[in-house]
Amino acid sequence: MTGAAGSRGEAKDTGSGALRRTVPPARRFLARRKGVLARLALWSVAEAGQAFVVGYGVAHAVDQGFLASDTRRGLGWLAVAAVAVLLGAPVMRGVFAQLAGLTEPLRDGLVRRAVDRSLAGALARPGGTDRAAVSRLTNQVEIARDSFAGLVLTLRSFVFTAAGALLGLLSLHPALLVVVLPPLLAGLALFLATLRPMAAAQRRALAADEALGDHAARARAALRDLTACGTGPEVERRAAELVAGAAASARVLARWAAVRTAALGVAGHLPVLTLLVTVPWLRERGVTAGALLGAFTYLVQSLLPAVHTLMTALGAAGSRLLVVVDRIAGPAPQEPAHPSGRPPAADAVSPGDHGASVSPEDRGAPAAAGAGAAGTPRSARAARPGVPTARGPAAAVEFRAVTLSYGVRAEPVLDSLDLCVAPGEHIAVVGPSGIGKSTLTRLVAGMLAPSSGEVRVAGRPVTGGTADELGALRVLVPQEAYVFAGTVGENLTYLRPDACRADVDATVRSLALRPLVERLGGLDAPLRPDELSQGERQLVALARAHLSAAPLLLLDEATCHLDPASEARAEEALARRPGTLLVVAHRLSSAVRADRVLVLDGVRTVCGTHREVLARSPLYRDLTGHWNGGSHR
Ligand SMILES: Nc1ncnc2c1ncn2[C@@H]1O[C@H](COP(=O)(O)OP(=O)(O)OP(=O)(O)O)[C@@H](O)[C@H]1O
Repeated sequence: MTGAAGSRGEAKDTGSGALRRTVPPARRFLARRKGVLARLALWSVAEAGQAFVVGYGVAHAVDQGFLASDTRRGLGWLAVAAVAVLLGAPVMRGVFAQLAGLTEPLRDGLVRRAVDRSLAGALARPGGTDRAAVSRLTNQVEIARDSFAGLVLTLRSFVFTAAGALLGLLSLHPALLVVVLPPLLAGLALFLATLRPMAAAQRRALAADEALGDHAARARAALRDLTACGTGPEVERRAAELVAGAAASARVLARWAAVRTAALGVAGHLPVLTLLVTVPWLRERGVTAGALLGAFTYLVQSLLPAVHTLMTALGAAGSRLLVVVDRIAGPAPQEPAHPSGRPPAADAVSPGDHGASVSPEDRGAPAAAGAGAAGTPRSARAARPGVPTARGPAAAVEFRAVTLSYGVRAEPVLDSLDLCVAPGEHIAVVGPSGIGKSTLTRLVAGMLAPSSGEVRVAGRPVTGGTADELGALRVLVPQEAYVFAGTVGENLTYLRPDACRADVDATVRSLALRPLVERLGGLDAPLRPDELSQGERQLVALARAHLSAAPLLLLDEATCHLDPASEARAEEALARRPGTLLVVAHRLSSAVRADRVLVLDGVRTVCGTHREVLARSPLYRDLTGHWNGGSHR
């Protein structure tokens, strides 16, 4: 549900696509069970006969018995009607006995299908998890089975009971059909018109439910990281959005249910009213009192309950069945989307969301430098050779009056910050502990939304971007480097799985990783994370970022475990890489290497070259003194 367009597309798909996909296998399923269907039809004919006899008996009891002063005959006809009612129980028993022959094979087939799909998904996405599989296997299969049983019961009952009752009305007097049929058909037409939108609403409600479950599962799995990265509020906000989305789908569903209730009123109760109102007209046409009573009996005893159960069952169970069966047996569902378009915060803490391939056009960054209150860049290195650069003056990173508070009454960590980082620029962020450096990088990465103002990356607002969109724009390398149990090569190419060997070799060379790769047994050797030092893990994470296609790299103290020489080599390699580099500096040398230094100092933020900020920022002078024992280089 990514916005209105997505919803519309899905609704459309539900209306026709799901039906198109579901009908042929449903036909095949039923064609293989002709015996069960024939037995079910026989029991249903008995049900129709029963419906016919009840009204017929009442009408004749009145006309030929009580009104003709022949009480015995009247009682005889009533006894016939009573026997017909009593026979309803064994008839229903016979129907239920046949029903299992349809519902149980359906359940088995759906379970098989759900398991096959989950296994296929697991093979196609090793390491990925299909959290909706459990829901499909248990809850949704049971929903499908129950809905199917209800549907067969009521559809069949409606068709045969209505046939019996309408035949009965016709046999009593054709004028009765003239009175009863129009409201009945109008109500049924209104009801049929609600089927498609109701199915779409049902599908959206299911998707919202799955997205909420998926988010909860992801958040639970990432609790430690969420706490470490402080993205709990984002996760909460996302959960609130998903809950709101689920509530909105439920409200839409409820609205359609109201329309359906109106249809039930028209089809179910209007015929009784029209029959009452038209009694004089019917009498003029020779409809007897007994026939009128018989007609009421048909309406109240057979037709109205059948219409009622049909609408309830076909409405709820029918659309539910269509949606659930299509979900299990139709095309594989896409990753749950996000109603607001905001990325799941639980993903945001994982390094996995940073890397996505990006087209060369997107990687190309215009060379024009932006300007902002925090200063104009001194120099911006050339953008990637061969990549178009004349795409307008979009800054690589732009803060427009950005304020960020972690709580409603909390002091803002960043207050009306303006900043403009030019494409290709290398910028260092410095400041005392707790001043907001990580907060700033999380804002740029789109993992935090500003309390006010706007953050743009490559000219696009990052707040509300999807994980894929953000992954194509930037890579954030946090202090705690992630490596995983795959091969060394897989760890390096994680953010760009299609990287060719030459690119990987170039990255290995740039970051002087060859000795480490050889010690680990080469690119194809398995990497065991616990055998790497923290510094080595950081080197792997930095190489991964180097290889990625994203035009903006954000290093949040990502070199803190490296020795100064390795740090210098890594930073220089990343700075040489086409694109923009923003580094939360861990050492003075890191700041000196950058084109510009952003000194975060509460409200007195200063930005400029190393020499400029040395002259303008007492805090920076203090920091350099502290870092370098009084010398600033
Ligand atoms: N999730 C959060 N909820 C509430 N307050 C937070 C959260 N994350 C950070 N803060 C507060 O915001 C301020 C800035 O934190 P931030 O981590 O951005 O600082 P920093 O400059 O990166 O610090 P350090 O250099 O120690 O990593 C701190 O006062 C911190 O306590």
